[in-house]
Amino acid sequence: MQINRDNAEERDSCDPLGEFRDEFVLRPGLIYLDGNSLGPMHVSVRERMQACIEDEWANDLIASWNTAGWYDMPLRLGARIAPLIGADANDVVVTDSTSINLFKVLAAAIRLNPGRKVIVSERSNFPTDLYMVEGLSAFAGKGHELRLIDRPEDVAQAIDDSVAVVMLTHVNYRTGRVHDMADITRMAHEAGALVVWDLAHSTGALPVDLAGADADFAVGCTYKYLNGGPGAPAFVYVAPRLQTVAEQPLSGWFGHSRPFAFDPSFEPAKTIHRFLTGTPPVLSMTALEPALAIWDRVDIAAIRAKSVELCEYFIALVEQECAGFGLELASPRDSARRGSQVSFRHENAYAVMQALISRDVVGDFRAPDIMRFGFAPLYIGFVDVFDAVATLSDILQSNAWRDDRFQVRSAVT
Ligand SMILES: Cc1ncc(COP(=O)(O)O)c(C=O)c1O
Ligand SMILES: Nc1c(O)cccc1C(=O)C[C@H](N)C(=O)O
Repeated sequence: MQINRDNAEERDSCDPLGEFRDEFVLRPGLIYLDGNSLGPMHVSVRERMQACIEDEWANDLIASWNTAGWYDMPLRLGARIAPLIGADANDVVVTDSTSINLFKVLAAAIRLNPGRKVIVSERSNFPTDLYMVEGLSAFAGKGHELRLIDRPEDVAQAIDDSVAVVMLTHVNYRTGRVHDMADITRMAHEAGALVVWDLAHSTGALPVDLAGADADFAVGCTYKYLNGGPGAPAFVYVAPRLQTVAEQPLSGWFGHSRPFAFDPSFEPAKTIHRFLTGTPPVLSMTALEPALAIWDRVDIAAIRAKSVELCEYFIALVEQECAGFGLELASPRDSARRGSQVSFRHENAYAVMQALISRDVVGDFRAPDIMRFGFAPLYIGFVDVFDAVATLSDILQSNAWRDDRFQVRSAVT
């Protein structure tokens, strides 16, 4: 491949997604390769938040639940996410955090499969997913156990007739490796198990087809590729065939069939609403809504096509420009098996990443030795990739990362 900056400029100039970059607040000079952890702010958020605070909250107060559409937000925002994950508008709600939604769907799934005690997952899954299973199993007190696979390709052999639930993260948070959703869901169903997909690193990064795969449950974040803001609420999907039978234990009044009947006993809604719990975080949802609106104008297939190109370009450049400095590709080389991130292992990954961040190339570090770079096609271009690798190469060649200030560990890495 011909690798030079002119070539990168040319690719940016004919990028069909190039127009979206100016819709995000990114200070000049910053190369932000961490949108897989926290996406940047959409330009319309400030004004929208201001209007919500001044008009809807300060002025209209309680009336805004009806007049400003606050009450409908969980379903309205869910409907915006639905096309990105292959779901119908009525099958997704925005609510709570991913961890809490996992608890709800896992609890519902084990109740639907009462004779079975095994929950299959991956040791390298994002820890909160495994912790939620541990917490739920201890709370349920029925002897549920986690069966963890060590290699992603071992899912099939872990599924047998003792398995109640297969819970996997579609795109691995460390390596970016993608599971075959349709294939695994089919295998699990054939064995009588239910499937929970965590779409934290998939939604807005690559096309997902939950209905096509006949998935049972899914959860995901909105603060990563959906750019909803820090702590933005998560989403939950429940297959329509399960919405009247799946019972989740966090039976708050927003999940009631008639919340404003103030009935003393709980009667779950017969719709996706039963996966709601309490009052939605209106301010966070207000910031999320304009960030979701952008997806009306974006084709997820175009996002995927550019994401693959950006990642391939990054890998090729790093391997050419940084050879001999101990970097090892930790992500699948095959683009079909990789999400929208590229991870490299390095003995001094933390310090090298800190040095990069100090030069405005922002990725992140995942212990013990992973440097993680996310490529969000809405606002990252080919010149960004070129410049990021030039900076990385300079840091490695000059040993700049050895500076004492890059060795100090912060709480969030
Ligand atoms: C796969 C995965 N699941 C869940 C989470 C987080 O869940 P929560 O928003 O509840 O902290 C993350 C990232 O933080 C993640 O990468
Ligand atoms: N959710 C996060 C947070 O509250 C602080 C810092 C980072 C995060 C993340 O999203 C981490 C992310 N899920 C990961 O893949 O590592």
